[in-house]
Amino acid sequence: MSINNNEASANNSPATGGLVSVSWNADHVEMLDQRLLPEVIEFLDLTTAEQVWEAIRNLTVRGAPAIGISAAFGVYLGIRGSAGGDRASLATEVVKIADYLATSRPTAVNLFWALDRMKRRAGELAAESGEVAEMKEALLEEAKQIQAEDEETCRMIGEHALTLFTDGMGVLTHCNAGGLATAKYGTALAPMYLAQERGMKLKVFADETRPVLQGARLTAFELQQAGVDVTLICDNMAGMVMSKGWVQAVIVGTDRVAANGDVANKIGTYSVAVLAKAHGIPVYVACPLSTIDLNTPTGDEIPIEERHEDEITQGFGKRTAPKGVKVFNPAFDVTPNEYVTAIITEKGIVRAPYEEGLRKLFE
Ligand SMILES: CSC[C@@H](O)[C@@H](O)C(=O)COP(=O)(O)O
Repeated sequence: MSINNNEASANNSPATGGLVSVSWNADHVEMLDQRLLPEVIEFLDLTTAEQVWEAIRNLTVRGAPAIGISAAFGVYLGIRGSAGGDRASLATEVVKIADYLATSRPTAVNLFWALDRMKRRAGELAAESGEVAEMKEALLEEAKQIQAEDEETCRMIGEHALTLFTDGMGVLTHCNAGGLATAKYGTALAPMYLAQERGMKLKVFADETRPVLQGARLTAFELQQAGVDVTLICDNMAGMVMSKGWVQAVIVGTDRVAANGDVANKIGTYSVAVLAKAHGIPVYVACPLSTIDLNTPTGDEIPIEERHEDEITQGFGKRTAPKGVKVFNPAFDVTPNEYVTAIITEKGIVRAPYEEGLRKLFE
């Protein structure tokens, strides 16, 4: 992988300070290395499916929609060099690469959604006549389309979410569900950017989000870049900030919503939701339809990724726990639906009973 600082990855949105996490640049994927933020802004050039797999696994790119977009480009990188054969054998190759990329991380359903979409498109294209090279190009277009749609989807989520907020409100968020985690705008942070564009003031509290600090390194960074009023707090300060009356709403993203409205999101979201309920504060979950998994009945069936103990014992290089201590490091937790006030999608706002409301979104 090589490093560059390509200005092609800038856009005009205040969201993320103009940085785009993942984009197609001429003949390769250009990916912002989120592990280095906020200190260093570096882009990696990815040219193989294996590099995309590794980038998803090691959190170079993270956040459910951004993972899906990356994987879609990864499929194209995996098949573009395949020589000979016909359209049907290329479609078989797509399935093989997609199944491989699906092993990179288990929880965010957007990964599987995007890979299924690439497989489906390959199946359609295989049924058509024409050059294999044209089919490859059409698969690249599909990946670009997934990215373009995500931008519009996030903007719509922001529009719906903004109807729940009023000027001067205090809003707490956990992890990073911002522009860096999506094509643009983010999900939970989208209303903050739209509010900013319209001169409406929100006071955002960003949990730092142990152990990988997505809240401190990414959310605080991108909101600050955009000029949004953001205050960083440690995760264990959320209750205190709520008890002071400074928070009128919690809004978070999610990696997977089960059919009954249970929500998997970054570890610590469940604690925030319980605290919010104790203080009578609504908890909003913002996500695209691609994060809703009607095939997973409840949160109990959502696979929860467990990550390496080093993230806790020596995160960012410094040892902060004794060698050999037992460690439990789940990357996500499940917030039961009774703690979720509403789920905000591009198609509108869904409230309990979720089973019915979520199903209707897909009709
Ligand atoms: C719009 S992103 C929603 C979620 O993916 C986000 O809140 C989250 O938990 C990300 O976890 P991460 O481990 O950083 O990929």
